[in-house]
Amino acid sequence: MPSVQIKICGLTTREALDAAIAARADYCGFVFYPPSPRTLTPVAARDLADRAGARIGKVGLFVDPDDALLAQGVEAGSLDAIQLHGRETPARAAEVRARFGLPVWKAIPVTAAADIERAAEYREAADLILFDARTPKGALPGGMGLKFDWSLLAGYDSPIPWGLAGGLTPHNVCEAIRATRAPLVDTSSGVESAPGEKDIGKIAAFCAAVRSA
Ligand SMILES: O=C(O)c1ccccc1NCC(=O)[C@H](O)[C@H](O)COP(=O)(O)O
Repeated sequence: MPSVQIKICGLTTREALDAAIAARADYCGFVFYPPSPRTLTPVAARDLADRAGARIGKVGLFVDPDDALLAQGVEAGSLDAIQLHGRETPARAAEVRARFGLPVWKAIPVTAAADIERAAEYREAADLILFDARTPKGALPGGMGLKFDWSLLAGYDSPIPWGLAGGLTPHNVCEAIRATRAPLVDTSSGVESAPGEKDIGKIAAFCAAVRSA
């Protein structure tokens, strides 16, 4: 089985970025969503992106963004991919991909099997589907540490690359990979000591756990 790719989302400090790179994570996530405790200013994003260089893929996370916010994030974060984590339609995802010339990752909130089937609507519009737990109304649409029923993805045959997110931690990520055969795993609050505060030891432990799976 090819190695599982790793994304550490919601990095806000140089220390956390260095830890993700040292642990050989494939991607880091920069959040451009002001209500989030992990949101970055353009200045902070540029600092992290300059430090990262090409040592890790840089994915910008947006929630129903307009083109101006996307342009600002793409430039400041030197992004390699755009993650859409809101209610963006397939048409909007395709438009973003065409306008910015970057791969688009579309997050799909999951509570039931029908949500997994809905991902096929994005097969022409997105480059990767990220299945994440659906969060309660009024809460952030991600980064809440919530899991969904991984058995919904057992035997899943995706038309395009995909990944698993939602409540993954150093302790449960092996079980999640075994249950879903996910080719990519994404974590944020599972490697934090408090909302928005990444824990360097947990980042290393998460990456080690994925490699042992
Ligand atoms: O991290 C945030 O604050 C956030 C805000 C709005 C939309 C998405 C957000 N995060 C998404 C992620 O970090 C991950 O892709 C995913 O949801 C996993 O989060 P977690 O359950 O905390 O591991």
